[in-house]
Amino acid sequence: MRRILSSELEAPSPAGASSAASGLKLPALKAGWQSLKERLGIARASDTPTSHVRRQEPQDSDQDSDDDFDEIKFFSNDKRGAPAVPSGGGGRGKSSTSGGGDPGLLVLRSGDFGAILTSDSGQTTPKRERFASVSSKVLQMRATTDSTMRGTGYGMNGQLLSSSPTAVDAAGNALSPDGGLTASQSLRNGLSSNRGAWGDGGGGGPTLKVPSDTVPTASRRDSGTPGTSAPTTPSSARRPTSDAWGASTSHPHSQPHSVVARGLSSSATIPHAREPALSSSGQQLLAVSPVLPPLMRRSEWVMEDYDISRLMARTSSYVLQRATCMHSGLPVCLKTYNMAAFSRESFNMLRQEVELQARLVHNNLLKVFAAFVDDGQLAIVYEHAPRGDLGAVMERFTLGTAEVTEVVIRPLLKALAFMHSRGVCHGNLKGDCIMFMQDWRLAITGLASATNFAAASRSRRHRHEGSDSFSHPQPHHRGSGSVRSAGMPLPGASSRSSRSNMSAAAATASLLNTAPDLSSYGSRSGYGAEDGSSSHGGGPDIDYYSDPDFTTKAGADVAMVGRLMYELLVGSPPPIRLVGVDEDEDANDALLDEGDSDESSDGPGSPGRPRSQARLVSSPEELPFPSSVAPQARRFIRSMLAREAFDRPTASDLLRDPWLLSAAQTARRRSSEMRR
Ligand SMILES: Nc1ncnc2c1ncn2[C@@H]1O[C@H](COP(=O)(O)OP(=O)(O)OP(=O)(O)O)[C@@H](O)[C@H]1O
Repeated sequence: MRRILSSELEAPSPAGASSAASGLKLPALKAGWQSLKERLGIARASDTPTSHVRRQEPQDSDQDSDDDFDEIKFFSNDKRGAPAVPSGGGGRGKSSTSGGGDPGLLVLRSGDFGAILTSDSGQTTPKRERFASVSSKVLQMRATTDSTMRGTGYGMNGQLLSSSPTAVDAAGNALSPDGGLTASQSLRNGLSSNRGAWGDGGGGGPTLKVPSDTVPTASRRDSGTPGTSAPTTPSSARRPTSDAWGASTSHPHSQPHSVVARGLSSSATIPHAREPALSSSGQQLLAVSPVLPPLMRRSEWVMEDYDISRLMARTSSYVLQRATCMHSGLPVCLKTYNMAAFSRESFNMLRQEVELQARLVHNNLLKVFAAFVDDGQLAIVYEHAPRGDLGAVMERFTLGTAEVTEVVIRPLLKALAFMHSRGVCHGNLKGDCIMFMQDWRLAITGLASATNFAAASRSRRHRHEGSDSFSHPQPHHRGSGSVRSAGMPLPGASSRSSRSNMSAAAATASLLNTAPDLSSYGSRSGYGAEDGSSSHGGGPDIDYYSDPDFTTKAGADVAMVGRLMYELLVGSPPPIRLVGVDEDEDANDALLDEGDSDESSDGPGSPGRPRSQARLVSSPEELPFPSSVAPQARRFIRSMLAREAFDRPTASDLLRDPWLLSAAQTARRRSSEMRR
């Protein structure tokens, strides 16, 4: 894996030492971490910084300016790239009231710092906060195109939300102190119907909270003030702005929430799948999420719509950048590939991967908002995960059993149960595929190695019906763009060398015009989730487990969860070789053999020893655990690490495990006790 060039989290500061005792290595993140612990019911009263205390402080410090989603913030609180003083000068004072004498109006500009907090007296207090790269263009665009937005904010999906009257937004409108909404408010604003699109409704995350990085409640000037002129971006010149935000249902790619299917989207929501030809302007929408935030909806998708703020990773085939969607102001991750470097085969596989990830909609799966081609580049727009991946979190926090089960394992199992119910196996569940959102919602990604048995199942049904379209499963390709649809024929490949001799435009046109019609194995029959007929989370009523290949791969996913849980609680990987999981079994054996020859007498696979020194155990019953791991947790882990995939419980079984259920109940009870 390529390490991120710029970590998504801040570097530890010297002050971190004082927090070590509470398991926190980074005091700047303490607020967010404490919020999480409070939710889990494991925070001590003494180390829980309550939001009302913070709001009473007229000035903030570095510590409390960080990611506390109990506060209203306008945008990502990422300060790493932030200058000490906002560009243009002004610092805290810059984001101050203005706007024609309206004392409640705060005008923000790109690079501004500030967030509006309200003390109990109702006075607004600018906080030091960076407004990432939201440019004034975005803010102005909103002001111009939605004059009805007063009194509203934006929810997780860019949904317009009302607010409770304990804080004010930039225009002086009331917001709740924690950015959250009451149930009635969210219902009024359609949030509940939107949640219906989260597949099985799983996750159960705090969806009524509005994470700070997805709250672009940008300030607006009143219509008619100098700052309200229409945006002057090149793309805006091509698109009508008058109805860009308001009349979304009439938009070509907008869908009323009521028609958004649970789980996989309807193929009807992906009109591009039947539009293989490149548009005259060289753009094409390849995939769009059925839960695309309304503010992101538009008919043209171009690179110019993204304000790039940071390079996150660069490989020989793609560049990953953090960016801001200029339409919505929402932070995203943009992965761009050079189309000229694609073979037809790799392009088609990447396209399948993107289609799959866009259609698999679940609270614990990272959203692919859209994928499009523009100017010889294929761009995939991902939901941005501000807390980075599990590795980054582990580097900074010590996770106890409650955090491991509630923050990592349960959401992971929910995501897997959902995917498996749709016939999709992840295939590469590792720490760098496990991302965390601002509110600690887990979201898995990395479907490049996924296998889609739904497509195979459909092919088989066709074959039984007399179709000759079935072909045997193809070899499993790893790496980006290698999603395999089991039993689905791969399109013919063209050589990379011939591709590289073509111009980008010609290559793009060629690839798009010869791509398979993906709608033919889309959700209706292939994924089968849209009818909601399944007893499991609205998924298809297909017994994928009758396919031994599926059982093996789903079992491998479960084993990866077991391995991860062991590693999180014990500190080293379990010294056991897992059938169907360890890719390079010879290499793995060699590694473990090395450990076997270790003369140390610590006993087999002593916990805490590096894997290269661990002795291989032959059965999960022999796995060593430190005394800190409860017997029930050991049993739970061992069940996932059964040697044979067929002996492992399914993700759904594990979610019903009495120990996991009681752990959740305990967390909930403690959490509510603490909040009282
Ligand atoms: N949507 C995102 N939000 C925040 N960080 C991300 C996001 N996507 C990726 N990252 C970070 O960037 C790193 C590199 O991303 P990349 O997609 O190249 O990861 P990878 O897991 O190595 O890729 P691959 O899918 O090829 O295995 C990730 O490990 C993760 O920390």
